[in-house]
Amino acid sequence: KLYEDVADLPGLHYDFVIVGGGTAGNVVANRLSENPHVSVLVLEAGPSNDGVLDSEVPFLLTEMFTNPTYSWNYTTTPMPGLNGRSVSYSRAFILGGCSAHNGMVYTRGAAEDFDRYAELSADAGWSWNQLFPYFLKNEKWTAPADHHDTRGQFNPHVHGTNGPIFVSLNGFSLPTFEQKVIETTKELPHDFPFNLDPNSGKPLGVSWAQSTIGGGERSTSATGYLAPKFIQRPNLHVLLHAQVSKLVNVTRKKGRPGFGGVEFRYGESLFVAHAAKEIVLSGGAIGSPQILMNSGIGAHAILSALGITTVLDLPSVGQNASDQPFMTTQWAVNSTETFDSIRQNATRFAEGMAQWNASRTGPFVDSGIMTHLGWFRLARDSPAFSVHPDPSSGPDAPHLEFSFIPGGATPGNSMSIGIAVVSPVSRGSVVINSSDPFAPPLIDPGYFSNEWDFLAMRDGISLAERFTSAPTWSGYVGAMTPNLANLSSADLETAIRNATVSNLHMVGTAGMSPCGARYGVVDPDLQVKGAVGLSVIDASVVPIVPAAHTQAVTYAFAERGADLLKQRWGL
Ligand SMILES: Cc1cc2nc3c(=O)[nH]c(=O)nc-3n(C[C@H](O)[C@H](O)[C@H](O)COP(=O)(O)OP(=O)(O)OC[C@H]3O[C@@H](n4cnc5c(N)ncnc54)[C@H](O)[C@@H]3O)c2cc1C
Repeated sequence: KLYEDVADLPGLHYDFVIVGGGTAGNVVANRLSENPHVSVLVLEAGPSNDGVLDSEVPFLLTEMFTNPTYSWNYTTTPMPGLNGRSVSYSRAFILGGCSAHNGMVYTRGAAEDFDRYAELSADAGWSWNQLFPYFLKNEKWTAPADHHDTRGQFNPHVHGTNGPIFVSLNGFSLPTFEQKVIETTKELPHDFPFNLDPNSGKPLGVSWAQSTIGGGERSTSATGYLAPKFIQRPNLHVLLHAQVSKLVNVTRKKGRPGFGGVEFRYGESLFVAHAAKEIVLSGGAIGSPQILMNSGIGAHAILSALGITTVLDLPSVGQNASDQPFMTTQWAVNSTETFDSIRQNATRFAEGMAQWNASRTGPFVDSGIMTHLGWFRLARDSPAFSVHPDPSSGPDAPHLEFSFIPGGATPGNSMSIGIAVVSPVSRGSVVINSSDPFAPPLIDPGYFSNEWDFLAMRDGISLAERFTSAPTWSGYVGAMTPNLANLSSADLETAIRNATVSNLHMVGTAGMSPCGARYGVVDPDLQVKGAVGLSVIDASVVPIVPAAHTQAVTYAFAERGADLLKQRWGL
């Protein structure tokens, strides 16, 4: 049951308390409460997703991104690699977490990313082959909203059909642009080969985009894992507007700390919820390390400087933040068949909205942020490799991601290629800066703190220019805006550092490492090292960012994480 008011909760004693009703938290809540004999409480700081149109309608994604009501409204620390700029660091403040306000892009990463996780954690359970069933368990492959012929646009053999999260191809076509992208894969197949399905474990090449959308609506951990048939379970309670500050009532079992309760703020009052079996932190890559540190779990030096008593000295908490820098290249186009024609025209925008309302068809059924994605490796002789060895997880894993967008960010008709460095070397951190548990932490993604990442981005711009140089774009593509092509090397460097923003895919701030390792935050079973009755299940446990967007990975980690919990408790 969903509770808006703490006063309506029947009590504050449960078997499991899950902190954060986000992408991962709702998966864990659903799977644990499959067993009617266990009781589960989810504490979510944000409001309900129900009836939030900006979240439901895929095309309203820009409105969702910029709506402060559904965001924690974080900003990063100034980053030297970005010419001292701070950038906004969006995190969802709504039931469903980032799955309810993200770009809906559905990508899993390279098989080698997961085999590296298995190696880093010394647990084969995190390898591609063993995690693959969990990707399928999460997914319900669905026909696109326009029911077009999808043959040759994806590989049905690598998709799930029974999971709670809808995944589909775009359901509104911009045929001229789409044909030109596909034509480029034929004209320049060496650089831009076509790949039938990037979610097979081998993502390299150009593929049709897949999104967490079904029937023209966004699919989220809240709409899927807390759907009416699940949320009505009597043993599953979700409390909204409940912001957790820290874990309290420290107990010791054979010297190992455990926590008798989870303190949270509802309105102006503080409450404590109790977990008889286990507390699960699912606050995300920012929220979970923050709660750990507030609770005295972290680097002793940082905690003692803030006057917080160290309960468990775990220096890796909040460190090793691994995230992808992103920038957009843009060209004017000689066409009105772009998303700009809808976004910049109030009449067409209103028509699109009305069509979505009437029939869940038309341009509003898609995010409007890409038709295709491309995943590429740097050239072997790239200058990047002279400053750092190849950081990718293997030869079939990409260094760069391109999103191909029939639209731009300025008035007029444009096309854009979004470029992300998806195998970054740089690492950052999330660290608390106050003894006030509700104060925002310092978020430093560390973009371009290693030169390799900057050089990879620079190569990405050349590669994007090469893409638009294919014959098919002749007469269609006009000037690059801003024109990065003729800049001096110094000016290009300034332009890149000034234009780079976050791809919002942070992981690693509560990273897993082998049992017994003196670094890392959680063991491969996702229990906090050295603690009892406490685990972390969300994106923060993934030790290195996959060469992918991170929601599918988070879902798969959460599905396996829930299984590990159930095994531990014999459920
Ligand atoms: C704007 C944006 C766009 C993105 N686009 C894509 C995309 O297109 N495709 C993709 O694959 N990935 C995308 N991502 C990344 C992806 O969505 C996330 O990596 C993933 O959803 C993280 O899941 P999580 O469970 O770790 O955290 P979240 O989904 O963030 O869940 C954490 C939850 O915990 C709650 N919480 C945090 N702290 C507290 C507290 N103290 N007390 C109570 N509750 C708390 C939060 O409100 C939130 O609901 C995007 C992310 C953002 C922000």
